[in-house]
Amino acid sequence: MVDQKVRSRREFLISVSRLTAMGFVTATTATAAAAVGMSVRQLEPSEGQTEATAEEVADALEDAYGLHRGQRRNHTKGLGALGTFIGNPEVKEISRSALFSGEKLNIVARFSIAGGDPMASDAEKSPRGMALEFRLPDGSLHHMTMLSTPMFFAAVPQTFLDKFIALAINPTTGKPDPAKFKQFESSHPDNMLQTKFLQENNPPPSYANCAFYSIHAFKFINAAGKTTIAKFRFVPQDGEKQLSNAQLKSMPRNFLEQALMGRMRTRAVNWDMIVTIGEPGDPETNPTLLWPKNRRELKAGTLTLTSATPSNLAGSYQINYDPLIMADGIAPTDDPVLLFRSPSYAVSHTRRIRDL
Ligand code: HEM
Repeated sequence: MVDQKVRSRREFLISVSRLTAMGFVTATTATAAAAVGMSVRQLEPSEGQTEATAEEVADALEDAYGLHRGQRRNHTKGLGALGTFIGNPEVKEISRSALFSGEKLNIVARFSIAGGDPMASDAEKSPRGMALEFRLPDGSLHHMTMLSTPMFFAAVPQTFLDKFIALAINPTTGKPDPAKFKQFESSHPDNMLQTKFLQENNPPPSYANCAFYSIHAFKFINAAGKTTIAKFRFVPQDGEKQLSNAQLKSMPRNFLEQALMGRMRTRAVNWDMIVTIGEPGDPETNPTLLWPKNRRELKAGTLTLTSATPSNLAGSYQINYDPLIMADGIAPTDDPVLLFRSPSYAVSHTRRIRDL
């Protein structure tokens, strides 16, 4: 793990300096860095980190949100949905995955709000999640577990752990200590870009009006064994919408679940899957950094969801949406955050399935 962290840190610095040298430090990264009063170089992971473990992360989430037995330790509030996906065979150019055979595949989905509070308000200015389990004809599974922000708040797992340690509930006040969270923010600049995005982009009125991003880059591998680095996102055909601050104040606590279930009563809800192809020098292992906007994109398929079910009834309750469950044709990069998600979800899944 240590070697991997050192390698990804070095890769990050190389990526940034290459991008700078090539003259496109990057509208996205540079503008956002300037907006938070930092240089692109400062948006690297913090110094002096120790190694986070999956158990520590689960414990920290429990300390921040309380222990909710039998429930997910993160993205606790959510609902399940069922539907299908039809991939675009043109994507075979970059991936031999059966996702892009053109056949209709069954999907078990789960929508959620980030954080470990099962009673969270749907008006919270936090990320929304969409997790998809693709069921392939040969019995294999493929997972995509995405957020409504194009970037993450942690370049390394330690930032994730430190955030939830900083949000631990103080037993005397019953609330997190604001000074601790301020200290976390100032010592972890990798968290800045997502924070800024969330300040500037209010939550949607419905999951059906929300785009979801892979955030991580993945290796797409074609039949000839050629690897292409790509990211993907799901864009709602109903259009992306955001609530105003005034609307957020008056929305009922559980409007997201009601809006999706209500919308599906009239007709199915569709998202276009879009794949973005990376170019040499685009950051591959740091999920807090965006790529320049002018990258080639492919329409990779259509997701159609036809029914939504409250969390406690959904088939998705049992599923561990570990993003490293991938069928042949798409594989992980060395992104340390992507690789850490797998053990972290396993610990959370094991605790809830054992009713801990
Ligand atoms: C160090 C990084 C991360 C850690 C430690 C972490 C941890 C967790 C944990 C413990 C869960 C609950 C799993 C379960 O009980 O089944 C979870 C759920 C989830 N995470 Fe992460 N996460 C990380 C990064 C990310 C990123 C980068 C994304 C998006 C690209 C993401 C999206 C989600 C979503 C959508 C869910 C809900 C899945 C479901 O509905 O079951 N997470 N995360």
